[in-house]
Amino acid sequence: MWRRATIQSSFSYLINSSSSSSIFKQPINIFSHTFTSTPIPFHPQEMDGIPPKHISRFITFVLGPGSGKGTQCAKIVETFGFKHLSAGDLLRREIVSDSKYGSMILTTIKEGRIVPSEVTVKLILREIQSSDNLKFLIDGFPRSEENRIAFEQIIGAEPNIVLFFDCPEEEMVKRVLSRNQGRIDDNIDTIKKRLKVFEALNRPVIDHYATKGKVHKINAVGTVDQIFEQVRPVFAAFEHDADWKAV
Ligand SMILES: Nc1ncnc2c1ncn2[C@@H]1O[C@H](COP(=O)(O)OP(=O)(O)OP(=O)(O)O)[C@@H](O)[C@H]1O
Ligand SMILES: O=c1ccn([C@@H]2O[C@H](COP(=O)(O)O)[C@@H](O)[C@H]2O)c(=O)[nH]1
Ligand SMILES: [Mg+2]
Repeated sequence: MWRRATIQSSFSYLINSSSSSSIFKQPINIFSHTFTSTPIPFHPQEMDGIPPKHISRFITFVLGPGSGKGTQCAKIVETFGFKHLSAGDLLRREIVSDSKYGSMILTTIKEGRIVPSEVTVKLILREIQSSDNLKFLIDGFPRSEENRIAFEQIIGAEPNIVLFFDCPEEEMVKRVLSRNQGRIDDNIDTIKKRLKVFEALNRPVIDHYATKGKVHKINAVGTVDQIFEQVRPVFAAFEHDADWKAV
């Protein structure tokens, strides 16, 4: 039954000009939690340069900090042809490109907090709209209920599925500390903060989608290939679906 629901994903607020103008009249400002930075009102008209596409997308959220989800996303891309969008990578790209939010993003990541939704959603939306691919892995987002609501409001759709990589804290810490990619947040102090933020803000997002039957929980302990063998059937289930092929 949920297969039918998955193909209804559309960017209706962007597609339907009358509904888009009504939702976009006011800046969206729903950001108040203490873990997030200072709210920055989001003016959706900033998206004007991005042409809407009148087509359905298949959206997968991929969650679980330091669990190896980026590694698994690479395998999903290779096997199932998705476009991989890591929210963390998009934010880090803003830092190095010296964007107006660069220093705020750097500080936020260093402290393991969450960048305001309007910044992250805008970056993700830009990537989605400019991609020819229609199947997306959105990795590391939404990090909070605010993120989730902002995404759903602006995109006008829920994700089709959510992959949650469930990794014990000890294993996550071990993996992140040996990652050696020079990330500013790969240190024990920031990792502890990220874990706290995960439990306080990200866990409710997983719970929300679990009540909707959208969450596929993956045991993130094991080799990369062993873990992928749990992931494969989640997507393989769609391969015989004509609508999935059309996406
Ligand atoms: N199954 C695994 N076993 C051991 N190490 C792994 C496994 N999968 C990934 N790793 C390693 O763990 C580290 C973290 O993996 P990765 O960057 O994919 O995680 P992530 O979930 O994207 O992390 P973050 O949320 O911090 O971006 C990397 O060094 C990666 O090579
Ligand atoms: O939606 C997001 C995604 C990430 N962040 C910030 O970036 C770091 C690193 O994210 P990774 O997914 O581990 O690459 C995260 O701890 C947050 O500080 C964010 O704010 N919002
Ligand atoms: Mg990652």
